[in-house]
Amino acid sequence: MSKQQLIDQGQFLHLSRTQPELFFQPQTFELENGTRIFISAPGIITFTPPQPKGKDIVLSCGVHGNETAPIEICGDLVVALLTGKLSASHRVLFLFGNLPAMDIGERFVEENMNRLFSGAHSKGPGLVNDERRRAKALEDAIRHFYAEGDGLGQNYRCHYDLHTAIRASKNEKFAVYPYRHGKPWKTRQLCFLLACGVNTILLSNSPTTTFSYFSSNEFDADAFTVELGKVRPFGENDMSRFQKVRETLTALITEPELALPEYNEADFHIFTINQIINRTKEDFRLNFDDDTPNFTDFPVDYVLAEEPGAVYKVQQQGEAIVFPNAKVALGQRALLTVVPTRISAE
Ligand SMILES: O=C(O)CCC(=O)N[C@@H](CCC(=O)O)C(=O)O
Ligand SMILES: [Zn+2]
Repeated sequence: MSKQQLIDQGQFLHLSRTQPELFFQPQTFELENGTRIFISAPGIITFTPPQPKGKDIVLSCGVHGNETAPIEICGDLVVALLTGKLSASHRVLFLFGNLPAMDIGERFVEENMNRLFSGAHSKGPGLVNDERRRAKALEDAIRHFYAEGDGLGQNYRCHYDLHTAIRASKNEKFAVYPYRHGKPWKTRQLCFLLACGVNTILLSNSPTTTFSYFSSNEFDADAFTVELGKVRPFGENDMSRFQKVRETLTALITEPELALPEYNEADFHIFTINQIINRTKEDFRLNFDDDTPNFTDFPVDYVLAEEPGAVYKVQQQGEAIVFPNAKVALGQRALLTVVPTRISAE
């Protein structure tokens, strides 16, 4: 593969998956439109326009290997940028998270990568598997990207970590807003998400080891975990359901300034997390059907989950379930519950 072939066809994701050795050595080159490309590893590529307009944008996908729609969306954007069909106005870093898990069509190979950020990759047994090493490499890529942006006088950072959910969802597209340690929730960010077709927001109430919390907490980036629909195999996504997010991400990258409508509370469903229920025993059981969609609510005192020594019940009226998964590793989150809330506009 020559650089010219990569530029002509733009198949960075395909090559990263099929011939990763091509990118084991970092490489830089320039496109005809003056955009500088930096590839630091398979699945990690930065676009720097000749005169970046101020935003340092990180788009990540495939942190869970079977969440294919975001991978296809980001793959297409990279093709368009490499082939010159689109020109970036801002610096953009694309991260295709878990390439081996994509190949086997699974959420992960050995360990859930989205529990390994903010240094968790190196805790306990340390960097003992590919997911741990990759989580560290993704962190390093972001650290380097934002530090370089600082040197160029860039003044704004964001990171959208794109996912799809295991279950169907009453609210198809939703985003987790990482814990902000008391800083205000930004309504302009909610307007951006709405333009992507995301009208449901979960406000986190504690630090986590997710990718979006890492960028938010360590780099003050506007960062979100964005759930764009339900997990489907490659090629089986109805891409018409992603039109708004494709258009809005394209505009974010290519337009110097993004025009967004005013914040209107009535456009959103906003929830705050009420309970984080971890699986602590082998014998952990959820007390509702496997096809119960996210955001289904249950009556007060309804038993949501049980394990030896613990019963987890609904505590508040309107409390609903999100991300239930009885098969997570011991000690990890098996269920979130959320309750409706309001935020005041800035
Ligand atoms: O549908 C599910 O059960 C999981 C979908 C998913 O991968 N969600 C993320 C959310 C991360 C966050 O809370 O910010 C995850 O569980 O890693
Ligand atoms: Zn995911």
